[in-house]
Parts: sequence; structure tokens; C-alpha cells
Amino acid sequence: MTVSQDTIYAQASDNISDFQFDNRVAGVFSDMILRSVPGYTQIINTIGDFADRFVKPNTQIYDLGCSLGAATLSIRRQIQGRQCRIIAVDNSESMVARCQENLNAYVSDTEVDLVCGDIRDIDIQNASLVVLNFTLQFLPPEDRETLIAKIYQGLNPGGILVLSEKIRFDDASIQTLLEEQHLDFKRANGYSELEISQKRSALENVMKPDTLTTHQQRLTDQGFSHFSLWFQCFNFTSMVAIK
Ligand SMILES: Nc1ncnc2c1ncn2[C@@H]1O[C@H](C[S@+](CC[C@H]([NH3+])C(=O)[O-])CC(=O)[O-])[C@@H](O)[C@H]1O
Ligand SMILES: O=C(O)C(=O)Cc1ccccc1
Repeated sequence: MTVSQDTIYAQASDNISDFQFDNRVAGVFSDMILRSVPGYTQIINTIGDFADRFVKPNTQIYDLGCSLGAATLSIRRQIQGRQCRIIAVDNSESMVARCQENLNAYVSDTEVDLVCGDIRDIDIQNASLVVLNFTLQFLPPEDRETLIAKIYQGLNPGGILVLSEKIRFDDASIQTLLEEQHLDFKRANGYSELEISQKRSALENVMKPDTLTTHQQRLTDQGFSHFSLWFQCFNFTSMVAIK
């Protein structure tokens, strides 16, 4: 895969439109996410390790908001021979087209159903693993509980949800500290102040982080028996919930 550099917000614009997962973003997404999300590679690798531990033969795995398929590929490497099916879903046509190419680049005996559609519309059944890797934060807040309820219903007992999210903090000092640390991470990865501020404006209306408490409460309200944060770097986290 050729990785193109993300320069989407490099030029000054007096009219920043809402962030969209369009063809331009899909074309630079690998670079964008690696330079923007601390711990992304570790999270992707660990999702594969969770798959090895939790995925039972003849069950289904869901990668909701799969983008270019990084989590699906990490999972697929770990579950050869288990007669499972991975359902990878994204509503961006450009992401799905590129994801299909990435899937085709490797051989595997695990079937992958790649669906271009809205994760709010898909059926979840017989699941041993569901992945929401930085996707829930893009759903309107009022739709999040219904999706978590659907995931809980579709998971088999002992099945696991991996939920990775940018979070916000009620404590203003912590919010400022960890947000600044994240911005330093982006600066260290070569993003200019202009790129950082223009992308922040683009994301303002479309990405609404919850607090860790809100996530935990929502998961336990739906019935999950076990919950933990397993990764945090600044305001970027990954959680697990087991049915
Ligand atoms: N309602 C929706 N239905 C379907 N897809 C959606 C929806 N809303 C957003 N998306 C899709 O969710 C993905 C979010 S990126 C996930 C990274 C990936 N998980 C990864 O492990 O690399 C996270 C980020 O960019 O920070 C995009 O591809 C959207 O098109
Ligand atoms: O870049 C940011 O500031 C983020 O919060 C992460 C991100 C990464 C990729 C697409 C959208 C948001």
C-alpha cells in the first residue's frame, strides 16, 4: 500500500466545511490516523490479540466503521481456521473501495463481508467480537445507546466489545492538559498550527467525545458484566466490555 501524506488542512481556507470521510480523506487516511491518534498501532495489534483470545469457531466478528480495514486485517491474521466470518462496515464509499483492495492483498481462509452502509442499519448476530475503533464518536450522541444495545443483544455470552474513543474530561484542568499533550503529539508528527486549528474546526460539529464515565455507564446500563479501560494515551482510549 502506498501511503500518501495528509496535507488536507495545510492551505489556509476562510470557509472550513464539516469533516467528511470523502475520497480525499480516504486517500491519506493511513498517514492521517497514524500522525493524529497516539497508540493507534498498538491498539490495532491488541485488537488482533483480543481476537485470538475471544473469537470462537463458527461465530461472527463485526468491525464497525472499518475505514481501510486495519482492525479487520489484524483480526483476520489471528483467527485462521476457525470458520468465522468478519462483517466489516463503513458508510464511506471511498473507504470501502480502498478497504477492498487492502483485503485483496492478503490471502486468508476467513470470509470477509465488506458492507458499504450505516452501522445503525446492520443486524448483529452470533458475535464473539465487535470492534468500534474510533467510530462511536462520529455517531450523533442520541444514537449511541441504541447501537450499544444492539451490539449487546448480538454478542454471545462471553463475547467482547472493543470500544476505542477520544474522550473528554469534566475536570477542566485535566481536559486542558491532555488536549494540549495531544496537540504536542500532532506537532511532533509534523502538523502545523494552521493544519491543527483548521482540522479542529472541521471536526467540531461532527465528532463529539463522551467522558469515560458516560461510556462505562452506557455499557453497564445495557447489561455488560465486565468493563475496563485497557489503553489510554492523553485523551485517546480503548475500552473492553464483556457480556
Ligand atoms: N454511521 C456510520 N456508519 C458506518 N460508518 C461510519 C458511520 N459514521 C462514521 N463511519 C465511518 O467510521 C470511520 C471512522 S475512523 C475509524 C478507524 C478504523 N476503525 C480503523 O481502525 O482504522 C476514525 C477516525 O477517523 O478517527 C470512518 O471511516 C467513517 O466513514
Ligand atoms: O486529528 C484529531 O484531532 C483527532 O481527533 C483524530 C482524528 C483522526 C482521523 C480523523 C478524524 C479525527
